[in-house]
Amino acid sequence: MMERKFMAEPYKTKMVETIRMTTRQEREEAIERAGYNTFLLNSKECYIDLLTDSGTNAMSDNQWAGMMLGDEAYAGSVNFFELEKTVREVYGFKYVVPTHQGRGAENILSQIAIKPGDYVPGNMYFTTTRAHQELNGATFVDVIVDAAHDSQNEDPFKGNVDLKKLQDLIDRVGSDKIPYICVAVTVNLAGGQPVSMENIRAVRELTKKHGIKIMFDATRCIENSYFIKEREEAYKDKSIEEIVKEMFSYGDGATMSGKKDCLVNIGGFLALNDEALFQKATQLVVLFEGMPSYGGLAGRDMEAMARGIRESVDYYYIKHRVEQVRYLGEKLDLAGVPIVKPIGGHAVFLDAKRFLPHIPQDQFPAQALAAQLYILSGVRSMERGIISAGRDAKTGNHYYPKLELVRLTIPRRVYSYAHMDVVADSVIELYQNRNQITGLEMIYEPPVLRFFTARFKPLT
Ligand SMILES: Cc1ncc(COP(=O)(O)O)c(C=O)c1O
Ligand SMILES: N[C@@H](Cc1ccc(O)cc1)C(=O)O
Repeated sequence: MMERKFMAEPYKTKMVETIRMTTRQEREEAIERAGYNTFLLNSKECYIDLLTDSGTNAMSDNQWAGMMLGDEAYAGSVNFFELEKTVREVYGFKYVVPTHQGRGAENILSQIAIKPGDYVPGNMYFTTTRAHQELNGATFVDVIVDAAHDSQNEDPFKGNVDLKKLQDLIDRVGSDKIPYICVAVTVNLAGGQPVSMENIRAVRELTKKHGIKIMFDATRCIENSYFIKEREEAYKDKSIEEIVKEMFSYGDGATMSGKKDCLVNIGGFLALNDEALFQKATQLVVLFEGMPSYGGLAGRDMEAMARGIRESVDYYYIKHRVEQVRYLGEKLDLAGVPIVKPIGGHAVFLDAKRFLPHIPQDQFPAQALAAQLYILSGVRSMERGIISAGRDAKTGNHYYPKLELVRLTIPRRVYSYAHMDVVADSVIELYQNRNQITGLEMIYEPPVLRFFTARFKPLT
């Protein structure tokens, strides 16, 4: 087949969902009603919905066919065994506890592995992951490489763990206070940046010496594997499946939000290798999710997830996915719009600090930018900056993250290159008129995970 810079879709359309068009006036009213928070818009008010790549995947005909084979027995569903077999074969973990989504697995892992006073290092925080760690009495410690906090640093593996930071933490608090390190592949909040195999191997060597476990956040592991194939010489001839397997062979377990790289709309799981930990997890799953053989999911959902996992390791699927994201990113970059580089696996991130240098961080530049993009074009994006970072529980002050970003997240197998053109043209137009954008004031702030429901009004 002809090689192209940006691969055309390796699928064709069999069913469509009509998108509703809106007027500027409707959008102005909608965003005001939503308190200038894109999370609070109704989906029917959005033209191109790039809020998230979570649960927004288009399933295949093969997955939908699997849905008809749902075994909805309360216990021992055949679809659970299929999921368990798939996770063992594709990812290589021994034990699988299904959960309703990723945070269900984070909840269980945090409860079984963390004691109050512990420290959990991670390659940058993720909102729900850190919230569960803190809820169980741990302190999260960011051990990602410094490059990750610099939107213009073009290091190919900005998700890597900084081994010195990890060693310093071990020296400072002692390894008995570190139950595990959470290694996210890829790193969502750094811009969808990957971790190299070399780095994962080095983290394994270091943690092994100190008896510290590695728990992956496997959410976007297929995207990570693609980047390893593309950027790490020794892996260029390996298959995606071989790379995923090797990556996870260095770990002790993983939490998975199936809503991303497992190509489903709902679902997740906790995977473990240690039998005793697995036993503890099954004791908790019955309390929070359901029987260990369904964990909050219908049989049909487990079947769709098992099939999605197998589809996701297809080279052409993931090549197209990453190239579609890159197509949008390169268009913006060529027009001079400040974005996080290199372009990540699931999204293009606008650098709001550089887009709107006239708005101070405590007037929420990324939130303001997301609201204005919506008003201009109906494109829904998400703030990933000071509001997402929340407050320091001890001092009550805002965290001031170095990265103040707007995320344009691309759902899998949903939008076309023409949609990407619309998004790029809208962002470029906004960039040309950026001086007219003003900051926001927060008028309602919930105590946890505030970005989901906080409300704002424009500063004039
Ligand atoms: C990196 C990462 N980890 C964990 C989660 C939590 O998963 P879920 O939304 O399925 O609860 C998400 C998304 O929310 C994520 O992006
Ligand atoms: N994990 C999903 C959904 C989500 C969004 C924001 C969050 O802070 C938490 C969850 C995402 O990254 O899009």
